Amino acid sequence: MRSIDDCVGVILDTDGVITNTAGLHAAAWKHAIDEFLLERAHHGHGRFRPFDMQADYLRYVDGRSRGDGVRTFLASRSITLPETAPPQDPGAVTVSGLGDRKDRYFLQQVQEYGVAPFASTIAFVRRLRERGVALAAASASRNCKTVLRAAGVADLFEVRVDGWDVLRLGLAGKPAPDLFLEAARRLGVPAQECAVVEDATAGVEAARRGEFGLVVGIDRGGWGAELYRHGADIVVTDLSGTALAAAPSRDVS
Ligand SMILES: O=P(O)(O)OC[C@H]1O[C@@H](O)[C@H](O)[C@@H](O)[C@@H]1O
Repeated sequence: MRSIDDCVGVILDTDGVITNTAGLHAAAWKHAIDEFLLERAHHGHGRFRPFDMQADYLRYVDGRSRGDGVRTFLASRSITLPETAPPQDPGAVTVSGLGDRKDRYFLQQVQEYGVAPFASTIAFVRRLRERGVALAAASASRNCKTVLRAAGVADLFEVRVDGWDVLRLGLAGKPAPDLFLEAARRLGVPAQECAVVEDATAGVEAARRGEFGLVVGIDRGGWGAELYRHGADIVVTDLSGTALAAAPSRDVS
């Protein structure tokens, strides 16, 4: 399938594709992780090297579930933490504790700044709806429903698969294709007849591994080459008609 016009279903990632929330996630990660790294440095565990909101976020955290984000980032710094606090040390910093801390900061920001949908994505979704294309919102985030509602766009998608489904159904996180395959299953459309739209390398890779008909990467900050490298068929800066019409496909890039 070479074009979005040939798709029977379209599955859109949420943060960074439907809503302008990737930056809020990145800021919350930085807040929580830098606090932790500073505490470690104060206790003599190496020097403080802050979380980089661009490089660290895109490489280790973007698109992954909360726990996988914590673990992947910590592994990049050769740090291991217990998953949960051992009985003899109830105050220990843990993977789940760090994730919870980040979540509190994220929700504070959502409350403070609100959530904006990308106008070009919403126009794109409305065009597809008029054509009868089946639409799903997919996200590794447990806050997906809250975010879609806060942006006022929850009703545009007949299916939502999110971080709660990942936990409930025991799905493997991105870059495994499970989340998107579950979305296609709920839409009742074979993966080969669906497009996936993603801004994260882990998400693009997940769609490629799931053998989806078309993998569209959204590059909002200069990481287009990485999206192609992880398997995007086309990369666009947004979902406006002009960007899609002008997008070079992987074969010609
Ligand atoms: O912690 P949550 O809200 O369940 O989200 C998990 C992940 O969801 C993804 O959509 C974001 O790209 C990540 O930054 C985030 O960490």
